Amino acid sequence: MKEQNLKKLNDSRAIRWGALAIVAFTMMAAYYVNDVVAPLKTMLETDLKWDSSEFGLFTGAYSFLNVFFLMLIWGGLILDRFGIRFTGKLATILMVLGTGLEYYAMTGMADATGTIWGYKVSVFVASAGYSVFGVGAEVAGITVTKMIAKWFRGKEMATAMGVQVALARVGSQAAYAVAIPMARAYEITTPVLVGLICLIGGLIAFFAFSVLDKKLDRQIEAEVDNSPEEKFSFKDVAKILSNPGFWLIALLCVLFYSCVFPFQKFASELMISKYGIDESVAGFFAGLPALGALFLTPVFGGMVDKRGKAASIMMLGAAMLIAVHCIYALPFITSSWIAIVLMIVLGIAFSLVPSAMWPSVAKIFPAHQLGTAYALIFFIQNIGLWGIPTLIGIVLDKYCVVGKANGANLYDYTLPMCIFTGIAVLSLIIAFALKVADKKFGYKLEEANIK
Ligand SMILES: N[C@@H](Cc1c[nH]cn1)C(=O)NCC(=O)O
Repeated sequence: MKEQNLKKLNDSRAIRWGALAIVAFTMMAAYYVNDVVAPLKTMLETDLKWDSSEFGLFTGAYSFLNVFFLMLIWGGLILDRFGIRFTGKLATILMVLGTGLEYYAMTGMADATGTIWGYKVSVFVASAGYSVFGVGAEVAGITVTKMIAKWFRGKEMATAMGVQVALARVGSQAAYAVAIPMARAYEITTPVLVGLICLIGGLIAFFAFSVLDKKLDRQIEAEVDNSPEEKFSFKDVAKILSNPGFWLIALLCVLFYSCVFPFQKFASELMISKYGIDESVAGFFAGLPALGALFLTPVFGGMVDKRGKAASIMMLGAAMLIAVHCIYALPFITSSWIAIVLMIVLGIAFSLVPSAMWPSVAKIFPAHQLGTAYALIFFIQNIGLWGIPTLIGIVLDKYCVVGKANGANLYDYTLPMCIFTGIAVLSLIIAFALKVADKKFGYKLEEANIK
């Protein structure tokens, strides 16, 4: 009895938010590294001779091991079996090793002449490194969600999750904004080197967090990671897979995110080639959705909490995506202002859908199935994050080359943007089906969380 009255580490507001700041730094570094190569697409073509298919292969490699070797599923199991500290350190080490390999391939192997399975050695090894990084980044993502649940349960849990995602978006926006200017000022690989250094900082930060977490475990004695809540279990997998709500959310997640993250990877080049935006700021505009989401996700999250309408909001976000991609596809609209406004609208959609989607998962599934449900949804999402950039890269090389300038191909982005529009249409259909299912199965997605 006396033990329970003792103040625990996470009872101190300063310490629990300090702990969050430490792991959020690690995730910020992860999001930076995830996005930092994308704005360099044209430079990769001129300096390292990577064509669009190779860029697509590299971009999709983030998800390759997660999809084909089920790494997200194993990551979920390891997280439940060995806990936050072990899994977080392992995930961060994988991110550092993967990024180190990627950096080495882009610098040390840039001039290598051989091929592996038909791909340039530098492309293949950099993709392998990015794939290892992707395993670490995705597993770190689910680990941090679980960390927040442990440290903030019964406290400001939703706010903490929102703040962590917002800080991660700072990493993304920084990557888009600095990549080209930094690569021009130093070397093409300098932005990756900076990411590697930040990740090493993130690894040290996670070790520091582990000291706090161990202390908290000693205080609460019962190991939170062993509680039946949040456990990954194969029995739950069957139950989740038989829930129509799971398939609708997972499909919406893969379709929606396939129109945002892979699109952003090609967006810097689109801004430069179609809209004539200066190279030094094209990355900044391509990263605008991340910047918008930084401010808007907590605002929309609050709205969903107070007013509900999550299913309708997901439909609205999907409809906005269709409009954005459709206008980008129109060959006769080439105004840079329109391109920038569309990026801002995309940022609003990018804030609307996640702020309605992630709390909806918590409404559809009971607490003890949540960890498993999130891991499965991320697994399905990764299929799109692998397949769509790979497809767009091949389409660009095969059907969209319209000329050459300064050693790089010039592309007509009409067809890729039509593909993104088609995926966005599918996402609206699924969002509508989710709204229908909500009425039929009583998920209460349209109801407010705070009554
Ligand atoms: N599973 C992640 C995928 C991702 C892509 N870039 C960074 N992470 C995810 O969906 N995260 C949620 C988000 O909105 O960032």
